[in-house]
Amino acid sequence: MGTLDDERQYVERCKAGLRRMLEGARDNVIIGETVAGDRYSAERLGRHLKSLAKELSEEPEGPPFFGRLDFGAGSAEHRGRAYHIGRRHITGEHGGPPVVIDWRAPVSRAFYRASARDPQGVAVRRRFGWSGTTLTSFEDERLERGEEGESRILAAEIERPRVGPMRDIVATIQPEQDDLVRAELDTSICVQGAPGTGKTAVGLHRAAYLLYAHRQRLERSGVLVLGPNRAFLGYISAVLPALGEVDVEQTTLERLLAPSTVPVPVTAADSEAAALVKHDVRMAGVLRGALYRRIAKPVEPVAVADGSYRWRVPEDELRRIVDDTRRESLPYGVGRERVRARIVAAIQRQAEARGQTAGAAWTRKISRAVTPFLDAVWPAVKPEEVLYEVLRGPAESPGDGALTEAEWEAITWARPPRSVKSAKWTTADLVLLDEIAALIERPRGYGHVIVDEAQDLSPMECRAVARRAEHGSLTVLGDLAQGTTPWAAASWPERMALLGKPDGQIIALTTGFRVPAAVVELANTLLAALGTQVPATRSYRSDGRLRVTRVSVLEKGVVEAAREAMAFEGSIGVIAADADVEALASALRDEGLDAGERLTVLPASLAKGLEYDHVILAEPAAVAEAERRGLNRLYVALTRAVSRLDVVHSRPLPPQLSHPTEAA
Ligand SMILES: Nc1ncnc2c1ncn2[C@@H]1O[C@H](COP(=O)(O)OP(=O)(O)OP(=O)(O)O)[C@@H](O)[C@H]1O
Repeated sequence: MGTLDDERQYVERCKAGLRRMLEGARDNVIIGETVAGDRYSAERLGRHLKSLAKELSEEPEGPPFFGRLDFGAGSAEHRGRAYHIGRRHITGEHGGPPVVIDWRAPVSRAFYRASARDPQGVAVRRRFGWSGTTLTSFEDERLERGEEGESRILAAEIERPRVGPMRDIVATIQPEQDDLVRAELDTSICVQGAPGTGKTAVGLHRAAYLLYAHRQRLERSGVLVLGPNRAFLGYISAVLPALGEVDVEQTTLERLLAPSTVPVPVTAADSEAAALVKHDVRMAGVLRGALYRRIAKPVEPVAVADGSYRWRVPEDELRRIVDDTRRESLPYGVGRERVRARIVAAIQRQAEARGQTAGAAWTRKISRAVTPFLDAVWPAVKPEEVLYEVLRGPAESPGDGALTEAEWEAITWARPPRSVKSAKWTTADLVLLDEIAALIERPRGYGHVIVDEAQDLSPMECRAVARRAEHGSLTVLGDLAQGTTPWAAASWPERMALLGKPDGQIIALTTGFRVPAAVVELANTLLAALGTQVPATRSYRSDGRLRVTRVSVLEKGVVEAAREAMAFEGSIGVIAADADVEALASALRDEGLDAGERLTVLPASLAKGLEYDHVILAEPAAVAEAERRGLNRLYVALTRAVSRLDVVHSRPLPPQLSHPTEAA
C-alpha cells in the first residue's frame, strides 16, 4: 500500500514523467515544423504542439496527484491495480502505463463516487495532503471493509481561508457535483443551488470534463462560458487554465453580443420602464414584424438588358417567387439570395429555350442586374436600421398589437436621432440588435454553453443564448433567490423553455461549501420575504463567525471592523450599497486601510458570484432600499463570506432580516 516515503518517491517519478513529456513536446515542435504537409496543417500542428510545450513548461509546479485508488477483488476490470489521480495525465516510463491518470478519465470516477455502501471495486481510497509542492500526509478509507469517514483533508480544503481568485476543486468534488460535471454532452441541465453550493465550480469543471471526453467535437464547435460581469470573469478566469483548458471562451453576454451588433460601445441607458419592455419576449414578434415589413409586393416585371435582348420575368411569377421564399422561413438574408437565384434561374430557362448557353460569367452578370429589383422588394438591411425604425415609434397604428400604447411610449425615443449613425444604443438594444441580426443571418453556435447566474437573464437574453446553443447543449446555473434584475426568473422550467431546452433536467445542489452555518441561518431569514421557492440547504461548515454590530457612525464602524479583520489571514471584502462605496473607501484610505491585495471595497451590485474570507457588510438597510429587488441583493451580499461576516449598521436592520440581537 505504500508509506509516505514511498509516495514521496512516487512524486519524483511523476516529476521525471513531466520532464519527459516536456522534452517530447519540444522535440515534436521541431518535427512538426519540418514535416510540413500543406502549410495550413503544418501551422495548425505546430501551434498545437507549441501550446502543449508552452503549457507544460509554464504550468505552475503543483502537486502532481491528489488521490489514489487501489482496486480490490470486487473489481473485474482493475483488480489488484493502483492508480494515482491528478489534474493531468502523466505518461509512464518506456511507453508503460501512465504514472498519473487524469481526473476526468472513466476510472477516476470511482474516486468521487465510491462509498462504503457502494465501493465500486475500490479497496482503498487515499487522499493526499500537500503543503505547496511537498507531500505531507495521506488518509485512507478502506471502502471494501466498510470504512468511510469525514475526511480531514477534505474539510481543510473547504475551510481554507480564501485569497485571490477562484481555484479548482478537482481534489474534492462531491458525489452530487460529480453527477453534474460528468452529465452527458447531449443533455442540457439546469442547476438550482443556494449560495456557495458550488454551481460555478461545477460549471467550470463540466467544461473541462466535456472537453476531455469529447475533445474533437468540441474543439470544432467550441465551448462558451457566460458570466454576469467582468469582476466575476476575472475571479473565475484562472480555473480552466489551471485544469489545462485554455481554449474556452469566457465572457459576458454584453461583450459577446456587442461586436456582432454595433461596433461602438453602449453609450445610452434605458429607463426601467423601457428596459422592461425591451427585455420582454413580445419584442421578438415586434422585431420580426418590423424586419419582414420591408419585403414589398412586386409591382412591375423584372427587365434585364442582355446585349440587344431584354429578358423579362413577369410580375405574377415574381410574386410567386417572393411568396414561396417567404413561406420557407429562411433567415432574411438567405431569403434575399434565394429570390435572386430563382429570378436568375427563370431568366436562364428563357435563355436556354432560345438556344443560348448560360456560362458562369453570364450568370454573374444577370445576378448583378437583378439587384435593383431585389432592393425594391427584398432589400438588404442592417439590424440597426430595423431597430432605428422601431424605436422611432410606430408609424400610424401602434404596430401589430403586440405592445400596448404605453409600452410603445416607453421604448420610443423622446428625441429620435437624426440618422442610424447618430443613434446611441443601450445594453437592452444590443439584445434587440442581436435578435434582428439572427433573423437576417443565423449566428455562430457552440457545442456547449455554460451560463452562470442565469436567474438574471431576461427572456430576450435567453433567446440570444438559445440561438448559440441551438445545435449544442446547455449548462444553466443559478439561484432563484439571488435574482436581482427586474425580469429575474421565477421558475426554471419557464426559463429552460426560453433557453430552447424545455426538456433540460432541473437539479438542485443542497450542500453549501462557502457560507458558515450561522451566516446561512441569518441569510435564510430573508428567504420568506423573497417570495421564491428554493430547496433548503445545509452548510458543510459549522465553523465561521457572524457578528452584528450597531454603531453610531457607519464609516467609523466599518473602519474599526476592517482594522480587526486585518488580524486574520485571507481576503476582506467590504460590501455596501453602491451609493455608499465612495465614502467608505475614502474613510478606509484615510485610516491607512487602503484597498489593495487583501481588502476590496465593492458595491453590492458587483458582489454576485464572488467570495471573500471576511466580509464586512455595511448598512444592510441601504442595500435593501437601493433598488426594487434590494432584498434579493441583500441576500447575495450576506452570502459572500467564507469564514467571518461582520454586519455593521447605524440604522435599524431591514425588518425582513431577523437577528436575535435586534429582536432583543
Ligand atoms: N467540492 C468542493 N470542494 C471544495 N470546495 C468547494 C467544493 N464545492 C464548492 N467549493 C467551494 O465553495 C465556494 C463556493 O462555490 P461556488 O462559487 O462555485 O458556488 P456558487 O453556488 O456558484 O455560489 P453563488 O450562488 O454564491 O455564486 C468556492 O470557494 C468553491 O471553491
